[in-house]
Amino acid sequence: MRRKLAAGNWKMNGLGADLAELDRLCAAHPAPNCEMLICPPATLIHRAATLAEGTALRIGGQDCHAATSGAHTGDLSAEMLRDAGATHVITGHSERRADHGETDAIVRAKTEAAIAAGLTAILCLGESLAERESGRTLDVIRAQLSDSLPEDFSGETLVVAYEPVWAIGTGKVASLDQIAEVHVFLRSQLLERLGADGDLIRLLYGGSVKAANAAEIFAVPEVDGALVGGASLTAADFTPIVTALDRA
Ligand SMILES: O=C(CO)COP(=O)(O)O
Repeated sequence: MRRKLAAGNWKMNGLGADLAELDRLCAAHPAPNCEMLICPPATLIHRAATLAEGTALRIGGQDCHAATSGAHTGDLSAEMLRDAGATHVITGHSERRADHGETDAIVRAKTEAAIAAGLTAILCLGESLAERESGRTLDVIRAQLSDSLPEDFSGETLVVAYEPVWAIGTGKVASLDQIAEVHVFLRSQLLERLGADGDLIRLLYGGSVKAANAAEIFAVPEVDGALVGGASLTAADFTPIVTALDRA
């Protein structure tokens, strides 16, 4: 049975004062059925993890370097994130692919490093608008998945997040049919690769998820939760999403 996951990606948002949102989130969900995760900026990971101790909230990073240590100014290793209190890390987010030229090979190396450090990797993939409009969505997803999946992974160490680039931060949500098509396809690819264990990998949808559309998205086949950007920044916005997932 896959445990549902409500994950928030704060991106480059959040100062110390915003940790109060996490207190509110923990108070609103003392014992959720789903797993609840916030990935704040790296500067807040340690404080967020300390605050979340003894609660149902888990804290994750938004990126990690593929190497364990070394001359990589400004970068953070997966082990450092874990040392700061993170349990998860996002890899291959489309903003990192676009802003930092991350290729599938780089994403794969980062995902492997995350798992080796004992973190659960949330591997992101998704097509651009041009790719969708030219009918190449499933080809793009197939290639991203096969080229960025690590060598060794399980339902404990890997989550896959489908985030169509054109639906991120745009207010444009993929239709329920579009979400279903890609999630069912991802599941079939994972079953092909892992056999029955492919059923243990959780699949998240990300892209303009909010309180108003969460319940219908969570009812889509093979959707095990969401990776939420803007609507994860405040407890007021994220709480109804966690509640919707708990009820799904
Ligand atoms: O990129 C996302 C989560 O990683 C989605 O962002 P929004 O929910 O703001 O569209």
